Amino acid sequence: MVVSQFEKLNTGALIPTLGFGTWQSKPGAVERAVEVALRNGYRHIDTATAYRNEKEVGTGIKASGVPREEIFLVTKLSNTSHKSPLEALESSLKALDTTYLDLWLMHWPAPMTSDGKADKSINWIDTWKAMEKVYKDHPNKVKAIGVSNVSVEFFEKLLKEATVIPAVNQLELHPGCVQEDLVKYCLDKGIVVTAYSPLGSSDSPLLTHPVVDKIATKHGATASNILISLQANKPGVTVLTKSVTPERIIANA
Ligand SMILES: NC(=O)C1=CN([C@@H]2O[C@H](COP(=O)(O)OP(=O)(O)OC[C@H]3O[C@@H](n4cnc5c(N)ncnc54)[C@H](OP(=O)(O)O)[C@@H]3O)[C@@H](O)[C@H]2O)C=CC1
Ligand SMILES: O=C[C@H](O)[C@@H](O)[C@@H](O)[C@H](O)C(=O)O
Repeated sequence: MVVSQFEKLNTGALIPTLGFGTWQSKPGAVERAVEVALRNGYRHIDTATAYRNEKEVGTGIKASGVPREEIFLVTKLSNTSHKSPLEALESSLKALDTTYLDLWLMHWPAPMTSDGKADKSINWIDTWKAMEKVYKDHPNKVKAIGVSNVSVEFFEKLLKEATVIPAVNQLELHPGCVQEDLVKYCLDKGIVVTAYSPLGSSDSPLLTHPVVDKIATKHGATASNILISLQANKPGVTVLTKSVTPERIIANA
């Protein structure tokens, strides 16, 4: 079964609504997780340089046997690479063992130094301009560019200077973090939203919330399906679910 529900990006490309997350999925486990996800219908894979697992995600993609062109692959520019985006992109492509990304995101509008401090010597809007240049110069390497963790206030600044409107804003969305104004703002501008941490992130705290449990019982569904569907069924929104446990990966889809 291929899970086939999509949103259309401002580039015209389709992004599968259901995405598979890999934050905190360790080398040794993430290969199998990505393979299981792809073998069970997921066609959208999300990683990041900061997750330190791009190589293993690439291995999982190969192991699945699913052709690269059937997969929507996303990775992210790390906070410590704002000064050298092209170099960072090349490094991600090499690690993932692919010639192109379907979507390349700025992970946070927050340049940092390698010792974890804010890097005041560069403005994230200039990083965006550098990503725009990479996208325009290398259309064969990057099919779309976007952002993550960008607020309305930050968008107002970005859109005054951008020549490419971000295709996606990836942000935290679940019943404990609804961000309705930001979602509406993005959708009004034609920017697709990708919801992250739909179960409340690490250790999935929302799965045991009594209201979620009540809704799940009423509909004869699981709590995870309720929480993932809550995001997936919003127009203009896609959702990332993460697990390294095969049964959960399959059930979540
Ligand atoms: N752009 C950004 O800044 C961010 C992006 N993201 C992306 O979004 C993805 C999803 O968000 P994430 O924060 O990982 O959190 P999620 O809300 O997806 O929750 C993941 C947790 O839920 C557990 N889990 C998953 N499915 C089930 C299930 N059916 N039953 C019980 N437990 C379950 C997982 O355990 P286990 O794996 O052990 O099965 C893990 O502990 C990330 O992996 C990443 O790709 C996330 C955070 C920030
Ligand atoms: O994508 C995942 C998240 O952005 C994660 O990388 C951050 O939340 C990080 O743990 C932090 O402390 O800033």
